[in-house]
Amino acid sequence: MNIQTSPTTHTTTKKSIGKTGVLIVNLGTPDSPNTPDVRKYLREFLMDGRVIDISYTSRWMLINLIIAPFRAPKSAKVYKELWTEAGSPLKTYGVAVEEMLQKALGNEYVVKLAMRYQSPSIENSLAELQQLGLSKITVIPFFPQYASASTGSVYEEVMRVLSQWQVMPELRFVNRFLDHPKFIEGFVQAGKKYLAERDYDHILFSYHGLPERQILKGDYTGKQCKLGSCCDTANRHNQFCYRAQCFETTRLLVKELGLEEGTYTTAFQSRLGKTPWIKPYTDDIIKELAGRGIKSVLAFSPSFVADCLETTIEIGDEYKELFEEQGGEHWQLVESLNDSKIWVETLVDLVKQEA
Ligand SMILES: C=CC1=C(C)c2cc3[nH]c(cc4nc(cc5[nH]c(cc1n2)c(C)c5CCC(=O)O)C(CCC(=O)O)=C4C)c(C)c3C=C
Ligand SMILES: [Fe+2]
Ligand SMILES: [Fe+2]
Repeated sequence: MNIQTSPTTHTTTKKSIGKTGVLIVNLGTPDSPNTPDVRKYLREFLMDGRVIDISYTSRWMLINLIIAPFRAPKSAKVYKELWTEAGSPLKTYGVAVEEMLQKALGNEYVVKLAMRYQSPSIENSLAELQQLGLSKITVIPFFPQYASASTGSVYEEVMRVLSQWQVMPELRFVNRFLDHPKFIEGFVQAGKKYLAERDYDHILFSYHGLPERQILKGDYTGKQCKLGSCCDTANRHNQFCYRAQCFETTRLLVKELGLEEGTYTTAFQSRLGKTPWIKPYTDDIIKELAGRGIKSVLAFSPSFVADCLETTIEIGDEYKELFEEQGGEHWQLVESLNDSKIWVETLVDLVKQEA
């Protein structure tokens, strides 16, 4: 393993021993928007058996015969639209939050950013923490709702790396934080800015989707989740059902925003492949809303804590275009938490929660 050290790398000193490491982890993004880097990213991401949960051989064929040759160039085009001078927003917000959180937590903590796919890798960021002789490590996957494809995959990679360490420090994983009041307040504050500017006919809460079978596989009793109204209310039986967690996130946001029944919808975006994904699908809902004469929509994306391809391009551009094609007039995306103060405060609480 080749560990790259940067000038800001902490080194083991008497002062670092006994501190707590905080590993913040987001999904990952290509190193550049060029096709070879996008292909490399998609290969690593989609070869993860928690993301595409089919047999290794079928996954390998899908990635190498379809995704790498055909999807990668298409995705690269969209990544070029997303890219800023500073790079991919997912990564630049991650770097900003890493620095802000370090400042907010102070000297007793060492904060490191990692990406589940591509760079900085979990392996390299953990190796930097290992050298410090820390007492504890807290891992915070940047996914508000638990899913095997996101949070579960981060856990698996962290455990794989740590299993090779001689000394394993005390370890804590933050499993989900959709109901943290500051996380909710962050989206409420962002949304209220737009609601103060004008009236909206409808509010849409669009979450990243998942193949239905991934939800059903997580229901060990085989009896709880029917992917229908059973996900509408959160309870101890469906605490790990991603669909139920998304409806719960909507319920908490709706309460704080003071929205009335019938003025909002929860939906799921980013479908890939031909198998059924969790419903309702965001594009179907947009067509239905426009068909009902809805002219203006405010769209939240509360499964992402940083703006990325799925928010800026998919919701901000592609769904806007679809809505307007169907007769809609005004479409507005609410920005994600990004590098906001309230998001850093949320993270401080999540780190200190154990005390
Ligand atoms: C089977 C495919 C996919 C599953 C399952 C999946 C789950 C999942 N993803 C996120 C968060 C993000 N996904 C992003 C991009 C993205 N996702 C998939 C596929 C699956 N995701 C693809 C193919 C892509 C790449 C984009 C494309 O080519 O269309 C991103 C954005 C990354 C960026 O660089 O901006 C995020 C974030 C979650 C939280 C999740 C499970 C709940
Ligand atoms: Fe995704
Ligand atoms: Fe469910």
